[in-house]
Amino acid sequence: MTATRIDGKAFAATVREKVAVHVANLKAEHGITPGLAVVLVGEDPASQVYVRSKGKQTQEVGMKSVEHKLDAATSEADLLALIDKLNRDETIHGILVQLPLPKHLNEDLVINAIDPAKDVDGFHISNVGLLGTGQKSMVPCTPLGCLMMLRDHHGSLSGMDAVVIGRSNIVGKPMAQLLLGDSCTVTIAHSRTKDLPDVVRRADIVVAAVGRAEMVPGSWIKPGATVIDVGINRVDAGLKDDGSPKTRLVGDVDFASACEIAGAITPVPGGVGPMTIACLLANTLTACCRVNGLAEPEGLTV
Ligand SMILES: NC(=O)C1=CN([C@@H]2O[C@H](COP(=O)(O)OP(=O)(O)OC[C@H]3O[C@@H](n4cnc5c(N)ncnc54)[C@H](OP(=O)(O)O)[C@@H]3O)[C@@H](O)[C@H]2O)C=CC1
Ligand SMILES: Nc1nc(=O)c2c([nH]1)NC[C@@H]1CN(c3ccc(C(=O)N[C@@H](CCC(=O)O)C(=O)O)cc3)C=[N+]21
Repeated sequence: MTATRIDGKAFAATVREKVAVHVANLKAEHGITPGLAVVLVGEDPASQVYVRSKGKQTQEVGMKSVEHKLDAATSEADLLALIDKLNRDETIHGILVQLPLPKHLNEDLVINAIDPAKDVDGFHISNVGLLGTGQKSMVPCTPLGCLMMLRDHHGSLSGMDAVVIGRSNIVGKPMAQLLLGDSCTVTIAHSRTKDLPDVVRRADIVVAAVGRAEMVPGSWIKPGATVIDVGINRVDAGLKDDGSPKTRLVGDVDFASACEIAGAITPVPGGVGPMTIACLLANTLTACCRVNGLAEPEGLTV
């Protein structure tokens, strides 16, 4: 059997089109332009991959895009002062601070300094608490994108067995909350999980968010299961014609062997990554509508 490919790139394009229509309406009817500020401290390579497409896509849907690139040695006080300024700026509806931050900065402190209404990553403790109690919140972009693809593929997820591999605050835990919210029976696996292959084999839905290249082979997958591969891993791919090293992106799942067993699977690249950015734009629009007391666009959040 060859698994259905869930095309995150194409899905993300439809999400961005919806966002663009709403942004145009906001401008025409209310004279409001949603604005997103991205703060990047230092030069983490994974964050740069993300920032590259983001600024361009923000402008393509008609929103204002602002980037603040700070030196790796920026003090906590200076970073907090910038966040305070963005919190007060009425032209900015979404604030994203790229993670990870350099070691000398306290991530929890910085994230919790963002106005929760502008926290388009959904990482502020008040948004985490709202999501965990089933209240309206800002939902983290990567898990939101994964949920949209799962709902699109399956319709209802009610009663399905879901395994999330990874328990980070930015992917694994919020993903598990969303699946629970959709009435899946959820297992969260991590580096101390015993018999991970057996745990994964029980799942109708597998979400892999580990950060280990091609760790999950097809032999772990229950036949017909849906596999969502969050991992973004850059691996060696030989040499270019000029002799310089070549790299390519792979997920946490061994795509070739998983394709033989799974019912459906997201590729890397072209799966979860593009959906994450599309959901960031959707969250910025949602935040802008909420702060202005306007109706929220349908189908762009949970
Ligand atoms: N496509 C996208 O939009 C995004 C992709 N990513 C990618 O997703 C991946 C995960 O990111 P993130 O959640 O931030 O990563 P973290 O490093 O924060 O978390 C990794 C998780 O994987 C678990 N883990 C590590 N080794 C194993 C193992 N051998 N078996 C089982 N579990 C293991 C860890 O367990 P423990 O807690 O016990 O240490 C941890 O919970 C990365 O590749 C990242 O680049 C991230 C964000 C967005
Ligand atoms: N505050 C914060 N929020 C985040 O959401 C966040 C973050 N920090 N730090 C870094 C990680 C990583 N991340 C990615 C998003 C999209 C792609 C993406 O679009 N990937 C393309 C490939 C891009 C390429 O080809 O290089 C794809 O998978 O098709 C990748 C990685 C968000 N993150």
